[in-house]
Amino acid sequence: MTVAPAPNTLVLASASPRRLDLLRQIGIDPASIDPADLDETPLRDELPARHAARLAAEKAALVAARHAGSHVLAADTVVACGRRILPKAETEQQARACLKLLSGRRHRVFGGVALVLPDGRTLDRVVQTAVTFKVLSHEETEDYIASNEWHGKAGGYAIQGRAAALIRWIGGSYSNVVGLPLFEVSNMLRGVGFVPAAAQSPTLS
Ligand SMILES: Cc1cn([C@H]2C[C@H](O)[C@@H](COP(=O)(O)OP(=O)(O)OP(=O)(O)O)O2)c(=O)[nH]c1=O
Repeated sequence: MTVAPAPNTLVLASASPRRLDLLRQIGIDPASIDPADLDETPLRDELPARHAARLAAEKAALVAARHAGSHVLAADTVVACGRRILPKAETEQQARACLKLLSGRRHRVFGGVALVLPDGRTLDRVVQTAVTFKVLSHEETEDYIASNEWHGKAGGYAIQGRAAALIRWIGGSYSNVVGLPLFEVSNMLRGVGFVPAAAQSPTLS
């Protein structure tokens, strides 16, 4: 016998501990976490916003197929300099190249969000944040590289960490840069009547 999921069951389709922390920050604790493993290589000529939207939708669809009847939330964070999509830095070389590109310039962070509803429909959003780095000296760049916090981060930096000391200005959602645009996610969930478990009225017996 299969047990039907509660109507307010939320599955977070993410391996990112930051996304979980961000959701919890607004009082939403997912019932389960089920990361989506997929190829995140941009398509040829794919624009950054489109890339973020596509990956969020693909992650959500993949995981929703394993959780019929639940809300499934997925996101993707893309750092872009103009039309150029920066990689998730895996090596010092990549991180250094990203910082060189970001130094003294304004770039954009696109946060794609996809929410699959229990009836199978999908809602999506792309949230954009502008970020300006100061001009980085050689020493600042190398200190940051030595910190290792760039590892696995889109664009090779983490605004929630030491990179905060290198960022002169930000326009738009801060949480979007960290990994999940909380205002927009909260509105999406509220709009479809999702009530966080803790906020539900106790059932009368
Ligand atoms: C720009 C920036 C990115 N990041 C992170 C957020 C994301 O985890 C990561 C971008 O990679 P994503 O592919 O968006 O996410 P992920 O692979 O970490 O997790 P999953 O796909 O399972 O949800 O970069 C920061 O933590 N801080 C920042 O300032």
